[in-house]
Amino acid sequence: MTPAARTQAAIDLLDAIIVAAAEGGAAADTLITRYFAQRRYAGSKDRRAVRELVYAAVRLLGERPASGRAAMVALAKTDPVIAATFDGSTHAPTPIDAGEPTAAPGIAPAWLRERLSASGLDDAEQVALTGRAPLDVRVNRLRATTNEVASELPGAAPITGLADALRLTAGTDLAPFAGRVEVQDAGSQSVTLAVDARAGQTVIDLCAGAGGKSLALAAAMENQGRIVASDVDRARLRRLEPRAAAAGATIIKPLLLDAGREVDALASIAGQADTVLIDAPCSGTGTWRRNPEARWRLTPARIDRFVATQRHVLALGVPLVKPGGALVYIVCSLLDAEGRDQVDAFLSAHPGWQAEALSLPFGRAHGRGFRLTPAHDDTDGFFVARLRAPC
Ligand SMILES: C[S@@+](CC[C@H](N)C(=O)[O-])C[C@H]1O[C@@H](n2cnc3c(N)ncnc32)[C@H](O)[C@@H]1O
Repeated sequence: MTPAARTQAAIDLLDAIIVAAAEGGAAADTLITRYFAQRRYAGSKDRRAVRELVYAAVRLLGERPASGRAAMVALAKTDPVIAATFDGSTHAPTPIDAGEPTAAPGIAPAWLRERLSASGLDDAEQVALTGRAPLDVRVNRLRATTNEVASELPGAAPITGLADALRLTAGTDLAPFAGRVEVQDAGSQSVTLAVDARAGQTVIDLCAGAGGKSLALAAAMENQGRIVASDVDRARLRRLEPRAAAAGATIIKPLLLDAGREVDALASIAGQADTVLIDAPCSGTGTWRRNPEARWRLTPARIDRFVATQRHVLALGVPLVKPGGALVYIVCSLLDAEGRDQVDAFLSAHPGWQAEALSLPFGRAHGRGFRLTPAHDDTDGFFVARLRAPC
């Protein structure tokens, strides 16, 4: 592909990403994979270059743009090399007209920026939300030591405070390390420490998804005890099983829940958990570095739905905790409605429960929990709280 054809391909892909973001369709990564599956002529360098163009445009624009072309014209205004590819040659975009519509660069839609500000994030904090994320891994101590893995990976750097974590060079091939390392942001590893999981305990990972945190808990528990990993999403939960097998994490028991009837499936483990982890579904405002297109999908109504679901899963967690046990609430959002305020509402509604002070390798106190941000911690953004049940 010529550089100009790559620009046109990025425009076509951005058109598809814009429609998907507006209509709740597939993620940008999925659309890019599908696009190239139908264009075998594109080599790996073409794919990488087009992907970089697409993500550079997505990162640049806070509001969902009107079209892929308006998005790429905005990017071209920041880079004369890209601007020169609008040359009207075969497979190229037509030349840029001085008066044509151009998307406006920004961090996020104005209404969302207001909510971020109201949640205590200043401009520098907001700018950092759309930066580039490092590649962090967690070494699975059931299979390897951090030193062993580091010795096989030139450029691997330890992460202060996280004994099992390494920060790697972007693009490091991790295929030879299956089962020994898991890609997991240092922030995600850090908030999982709030569970304080110990060998022999019963931990319920209520919103386990594909098990990123369940696997970390199994390693922390030295594969002794019991982890119930539940979720309402069959496809995600199914991905956990091969990962657990590769990791040697035999104490994880997947439990598929029926949305709306979760209580039935959870009844048999009521009152048994030393700790219930609720890594709740959220708007993901803390993960824009990895998923910048998420800004184009959010609406106030969507955030309201997340807040309602978070309240629902918190209520599901309460009867599972044994007297004196704990509930750990995590969201990868920095909006107070999903974090600080959610925990305040929980504590008001549940007399006898108390928030415990946390001391984690990353983050700082926020409300009755702890907050990690890209600007302060160079991790994804998270809110975490540890809530102690009455005895
Ligand atoms: C943030 S993700 C979990 C990520 C996962 N813990 C990890 O570390 O990889 C939130 C999960 O909550 C699940 N979920 C949504 N509603 C739920 C419900 N009512 N009960 C249990 N899980 C639910 C979603 O399917 C999703 O997998």
